[in-house]
Amino acid sequence: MTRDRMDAVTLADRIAASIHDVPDFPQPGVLFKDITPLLRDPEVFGAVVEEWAGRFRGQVDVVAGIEARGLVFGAPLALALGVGFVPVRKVGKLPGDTHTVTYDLEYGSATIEVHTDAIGPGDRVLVVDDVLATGGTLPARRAGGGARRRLRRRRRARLPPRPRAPRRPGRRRPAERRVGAPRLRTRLTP
Ligand SMILES: O=P(O)(O)OC[C@H]1O[C@H](OP(=O)(O)OP(=O)(O)O)[C@H](O)[C@@H]1O
Ligand SMILES: Nc1ncnc2[nH]cnc12
Repeated sequence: MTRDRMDAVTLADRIAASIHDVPDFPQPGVLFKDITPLLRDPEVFGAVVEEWAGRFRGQVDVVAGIEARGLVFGAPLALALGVGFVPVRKVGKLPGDTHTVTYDLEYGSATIEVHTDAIGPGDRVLVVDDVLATGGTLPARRAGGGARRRLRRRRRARLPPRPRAPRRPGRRRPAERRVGAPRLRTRLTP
C-alpha cells in the first residue's frame, strides 16, 4: 500500500498493530508499550511523522524531543515541518549551560536537561515523546520544574493533582501546551 492510500482508519489499525504490549517489563506490574516494531516499518513510521507534521505545519518554531524515544520521533518531525530540532537529554549529555529538571517515571525517576539558549522567547515549541505512562515527563518539559515541585508538594500533603484551570473563552492554548501527551498517546497507542 502506498502512503497516500493509507487512510486514517488503516493507519490507526497499523499503528495499533505495530505497538506491542509486553507485560511485566522492565519490572512486574508494568505493561510496556514496545514501539520498536513501529520504527521497523517505514510506511507506518513515515505515516505517523507525516500525520503529525500535517497537524502542526506552520504552527511551531521548534520541535523538542525528549530522550530517548522522543528523539527518534522528534528529529524526523522537525525536518518534515522545516523547523529546528532541540534535544532534551538525560543529565550530563549536553555540553553547554542547561535548564535541568528531575521527575518521577512509572518506574524510577529521571533528570533531563535542555540548553538554555536552545529556545528563544516566544518560540512555539512542539514537545514530542512516544508514550504517556504517569504523565510525569511532560510537565517536566517546563524546564524550570515549577509544575513538578507543585505536584510534589500536593503529593506530600496527600492532595490529588490540581485539575487544569478552565480555559478562558476565546483564548487559544499556545501550541506548546496543546500538543500534550494525550494527543501523542492517541496517535501511538491502541
Ligand atoms: O508518562 P511518564 O511516566 O513520564 O512515562 C513516559 C516516559 O517514560 C519513557 O521514558 P524513559 O525515560 O523510561 O525511557 P527512554 O529513555 O527509553 O525513553 C517514555 O519514553 C516517556 O518519556
Ligand atoms: N509502560 C511503558 N511502556 C513503554 N515505555 C514506558 N516508559 C514508562 N512507562 C512505559
